[in-house]
Amino acid sequence: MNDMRFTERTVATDEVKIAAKGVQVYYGDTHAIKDVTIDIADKTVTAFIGPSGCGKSTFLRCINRMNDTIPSARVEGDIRIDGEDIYDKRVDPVQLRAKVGMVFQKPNPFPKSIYDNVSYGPKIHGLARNKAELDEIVETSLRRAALWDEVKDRLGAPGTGLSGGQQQRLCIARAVATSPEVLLMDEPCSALDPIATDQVENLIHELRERYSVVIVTHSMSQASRVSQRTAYFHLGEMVEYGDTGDIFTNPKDERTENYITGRIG
Ligand SMILES: Nc1ncnc2c1ncn2[C@@H]1O[C@H](COP(=O)(O)OP(=O)(O)OP(=O)(O)O)[C@@H](O)[C@H]1O
Repeated sequence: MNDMRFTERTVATDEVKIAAKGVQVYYGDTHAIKDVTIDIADKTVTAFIGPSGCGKSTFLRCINRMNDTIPSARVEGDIRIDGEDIYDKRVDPVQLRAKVGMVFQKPNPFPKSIYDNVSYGPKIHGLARNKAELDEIVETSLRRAALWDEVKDRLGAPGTGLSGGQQQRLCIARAVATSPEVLLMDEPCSALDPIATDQVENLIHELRERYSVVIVTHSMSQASRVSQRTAYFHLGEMVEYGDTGDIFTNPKDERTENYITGRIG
């Protein structure tokens, strides 16, 4: 673990963006998330780590109600973003997902042009009054995703024709185009080569200035590089949560220690 470069130990802000209390998730009879309570800070990168199948992705998907799309999934408990109950009946999940963007493991651009990939969300959410405003959102989003310079001369080309790393940054541009406040990333670098991974990790650093970023990662070195706070999940429970440097150098729970020292995984 010598290569770990810890990011700043303190969080940038203590302002709570996402407050989850007593969250349980069931897939039929499988109890996948067991009574998880966590406050996630604004303008901070929070990493979810833990062995395969411990529930990291399931819990991440609770934050933008993506589990609603899985018929066997049942979510209980309370999750609030800026104090608002996101499971309230009046909340439209489509609107919620514009506010809480998501980037997946495998880059999944639409089979459309680069421009259309980014403009689709703002269009359906009515965020631009005219073409000039839409152009501006597309440019700003591509700039925020550190992709603008590479694609500005071929915005009409298919998004699927970009390299894997560029496609992932396009997906990040698509996620930021709807002016989200939270970005959820589910192993966003696992399909990328080391250079593209480095670019996306650098980007995550920048994204933190504007958003609350929550990232699921299998890579402990990645968690230590990109996050300020880390939550360790084990068999559906959130066992330990704190500043990333503390979790990696001074874990309090034996299960966390066993995982980070490679005894379980
Ligand atoms: N769609 C689903 N239907 C039924 N069970 C599921 C579904 N998705 C996940 N599970 C189960 O819920 C538990 C948690 O899975 P989840 O994918 O959240 O874990 P994870 O920690 O993200 O795993 P990994 O690191 O392998 O991606 C596992 O037991 C898994 O089999």
